[in-house]
Amino acid sequence: MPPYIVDTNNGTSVEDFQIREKLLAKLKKRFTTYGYKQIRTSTFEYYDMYSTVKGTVNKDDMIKVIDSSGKVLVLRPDVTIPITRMAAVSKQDSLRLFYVLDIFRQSIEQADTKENTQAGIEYFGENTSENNAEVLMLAIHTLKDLKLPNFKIEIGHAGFFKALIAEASLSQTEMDQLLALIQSKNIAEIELFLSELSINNDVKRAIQSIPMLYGNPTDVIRQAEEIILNEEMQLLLENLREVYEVLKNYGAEDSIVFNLGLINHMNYYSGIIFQGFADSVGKPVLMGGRYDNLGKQYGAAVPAIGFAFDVDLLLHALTRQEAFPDQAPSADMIIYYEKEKQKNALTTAFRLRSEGYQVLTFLTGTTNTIDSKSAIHYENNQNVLIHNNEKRTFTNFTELYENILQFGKGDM
Ligand SMILES: N[C@@H](Cc1c[nH]c[nH+]1)C(=O)O
Repeated sequence: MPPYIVDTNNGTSVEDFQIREKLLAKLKKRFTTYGYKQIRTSTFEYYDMYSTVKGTVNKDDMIKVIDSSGKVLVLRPDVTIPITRMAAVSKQDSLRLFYVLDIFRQSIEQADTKENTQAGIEYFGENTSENNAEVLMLAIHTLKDLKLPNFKIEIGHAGFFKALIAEASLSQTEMDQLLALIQSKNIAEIELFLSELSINNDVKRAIQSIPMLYGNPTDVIRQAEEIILNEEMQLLLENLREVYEVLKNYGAEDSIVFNLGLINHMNYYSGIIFQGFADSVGKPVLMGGRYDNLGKQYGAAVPAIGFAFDVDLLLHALTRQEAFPDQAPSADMIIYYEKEKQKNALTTAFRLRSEGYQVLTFLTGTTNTIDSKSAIHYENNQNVLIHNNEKRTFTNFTELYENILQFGKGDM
């Protein structure tokens, strides 16, 4: 029998879902503290939105669907693009938006991964070092919340490399080849590749040193100054230095490294770009950058910067490192009751649930494997509340609730 559900995601068990929800709650809470508001975009989008603009998702990677009128749609392959279109159409600036949405892409390298959840933010605002640093700080703050040991944000610049390459006047194919070599930091191959091109030696030397421009920001800036070939490169390096200065004022310098060989797969980026890495995951758990020109393709210049976490990778990192904290018991309270006390027990359950407690009820004697922080027993001759091995008897709901609140001052 053919499979009817294409389940490309691992981690679809009930337990995994609970961990995932907790992770998402943390991310959302942090995004909110920086002034972001949640939105969603449509799952189905017109193929034209992607096929007619430059610098979007690779056409072959999109998953296409035909609607009943024969129009070609795609399943949302990216969130930044539709949100930018919305911002461009509404001509709003200073917008801070966040999302938790699935994106659908299929590449040859990862044919069996089609569906991925992203938790991301987009900030429509001017290209200033303060704005850029604030967004980077949000990424760092969120990673700190998750207590992922040894995480790092690598910061680069989409324009720095372009400004350098512009000196070499390469064909598109040569450019793509070179980008791939730089991305894999394949120094010997880069040398070989460049030796076959007729370009000036200073340019060659500069391109060759790009993969080495990695590490402590101050050192990288110093080394990068030595290969500057034009004003544009000088200016962009200065921008990066300024962002670093603001990040230092946040006290975040330990979480960042500079990587001027950094290349992000989306080519709408126009300025600072970055990726987040955690121990034990080979791929970046977050990617982002500034994309000031994307809005123009939808009718309005809306400078913007943003990033997205790959939620599935984050979960993988958290479970691999057992870094996911507070795996709480499955319920706050369990009420066990004798049949004669069913009415008391069930009304108590109703009132406690109305107060927001997570409550389960069982007839006394029922086998139960679920943990809880406290237990309430409605026995024939008495009612007992048990919390951390401490017992309190009670006669009515008011008394019970007072005891719960007292215990609650401790840890409930
Ligand atoms: N949409 C980008 C991430 C991003 C959000 N904002 C800017 N960049 C991606 O899928 O990699």
